[in-house]
Amino acid sequence: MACSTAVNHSVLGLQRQIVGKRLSLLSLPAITNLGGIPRRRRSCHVYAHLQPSVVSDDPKYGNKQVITITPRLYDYILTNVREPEILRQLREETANMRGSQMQVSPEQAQLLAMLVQILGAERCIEVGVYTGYSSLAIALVLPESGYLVACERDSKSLEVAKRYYKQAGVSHKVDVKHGLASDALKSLILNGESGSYDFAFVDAEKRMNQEYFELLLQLVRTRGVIVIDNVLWHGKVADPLVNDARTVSIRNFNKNIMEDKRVSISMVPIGDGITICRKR
Ligand SMILES: C[S@@+](CC[C@H](N)C(=O)[O-])C[C@H]1O[C@@H](n2cnc3c(N)ncnc32)[C@H](O)[C@@H]1O
Repeated sequence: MACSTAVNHSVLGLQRQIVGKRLSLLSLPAITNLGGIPRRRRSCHVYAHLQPSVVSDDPKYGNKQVITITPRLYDYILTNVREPEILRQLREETANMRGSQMQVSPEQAQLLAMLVQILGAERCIEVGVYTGYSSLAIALVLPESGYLVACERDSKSLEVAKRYYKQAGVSHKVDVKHGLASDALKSLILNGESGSYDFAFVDAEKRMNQEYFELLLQLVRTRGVIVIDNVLWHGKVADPLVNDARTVSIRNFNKNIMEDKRVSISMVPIGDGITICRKR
């Protein structure tokens, strides 16, 4: 991270994200060069000499140049994210909480909000709210008539989320479902709401992704969109030597989605990787 660069964001909070889960994937080649420096001791000056580099210039890929997002470049990207003040406050408050690395990054939240707006979405679902950063980003761009079902099992993080919905003046648009997300989705289906949602974002228990996806595919209308987070899982999905349950499950999910003719797909290397699925 270029420490001296002026950024619109809390440098402290973002540095935590930058050396943490969210950026680690995209700067993986850089991180592997760090020669065993413990994660907590890696600071921006460690990365300062690193330049965005071509990670794939093999002729078999048509000599395409795919850059690595170094901390300096990521810092630049963040200066170009229009993060609403209320989201900045929520991010900074969450930075001191347990699990803060789970929060989507500002540029991811901006992309989610953009998708919602492009779709003209009115009815949305989020699976995995935590303290509400991504759900608030969505709720902020929904029209007054818009509606977001927000599923989360942890009451403590929901308290923070609800406080921010209120502060942002969007509480009336958010229907919080406290409990297991799959139960909430099943009851929406039982309630006759299949095919009535425009947009869904999945960011909860990764081993449940296939189940969430199947339920959401029922709930989302034709040409509706489902976005799944963490599909690159810090790069572990591409490493055949990593075979823990979560990695294997995400890898299998990615394979299934790739072959699933019910949706068109686009895997996007932003944050920890998302896949955007459009129901056919
Ligand atoms: C990665 S975090 C979500 C981050 C959130 N999207 C944000 O940007 O702040 C995952 C959340 O999913 C919740 N979760 C995990 N399994 C769940 C389940 N089965 N049902 C409901 N929530 C669940 C966790 O409690 C956690 O808060």
